[in-house]
Amino acid sequence: MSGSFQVSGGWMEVVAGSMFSGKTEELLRRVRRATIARKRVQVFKSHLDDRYAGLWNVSSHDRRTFEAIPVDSSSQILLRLDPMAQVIAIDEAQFLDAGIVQVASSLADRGRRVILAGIDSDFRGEPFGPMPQLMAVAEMVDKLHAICVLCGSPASRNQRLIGGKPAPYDSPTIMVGAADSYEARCRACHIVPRPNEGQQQLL
Ligand SMILES: Nc1ncnc2c1ncn2[C@@H]1O[C@H](COP(=O)(O)OP(=O)(O)O)[C@@H](O)[C@H]1O
Ligand SMILES: Cc1cn([C@H]2C[C@H](O)[C@@H](COP(=O)(O)O)O2)c(=O)[nH]c1=O
Ligand SMILES: [Zn+2]
Repeated sequence: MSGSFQVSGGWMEVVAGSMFSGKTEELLRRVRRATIARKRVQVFKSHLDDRYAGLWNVSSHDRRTFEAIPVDSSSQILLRLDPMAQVIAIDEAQFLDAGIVQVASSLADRGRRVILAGIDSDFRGEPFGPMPQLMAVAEMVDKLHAICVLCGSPASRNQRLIGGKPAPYDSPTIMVGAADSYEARCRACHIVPRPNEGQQQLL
């Protein structure tokens, strides 16, 4: 999946895409390969992600897990950093604050390989948190796709469903969940909530 480029020192890799597109699986694949290469690896994740295997593990939707340190801010990564770590992996990066861009960049500047995974757009189809900035400054960006549950095309969008209906525009941006409240859809099948949609109907 990743390119064969070689850089001296450190660099940043971003694995982006919709939910269920395989981002966590890819992050864990890269972590496993770094471990086989006898690199010292440290995995972090947003503390908001407490699905599947609890707070101290990263877990894919298929329940593949790896021990991870939950952080509630990007500065906590530096506080919890293993000074000997050569590879730093961060899952659910969309949940982190804007400081993650500087934190990841400084880790790469100091010779570390930094791998970040996160959804690049929210349920509205709009850019999510620090993901655009992370993708801009990374040496390598992989955009993964799930399968649209409606038509089988490659899915780049996330449909949030509440009570089986598309969530309104003013639904909170952050709502942790999985297949209970989200499904992968392609651009054509994604129902984009519009601002004030409900009010317009009342007028
Ligand atoms: N609509 C879907 N399209 C593709 N994979 C899906 C879909 N729904 C569930 N999956 C499962 O989710 C897995 C990806 O899980 P994961 O790596 O945790 O995704 P992500 O981190 O991108 O949300 C796939 O390997 C597949 O088994
Ligand atoms: C679209 C969207 C998603 N979320 C949440 C839902 C999940 O907890 C994560 C994404 O997890 P995954 O590893 O990519 O499956 O983000 C959200 O809070 N807001 C949204 O708009
Ligand atoms: Zn579709």
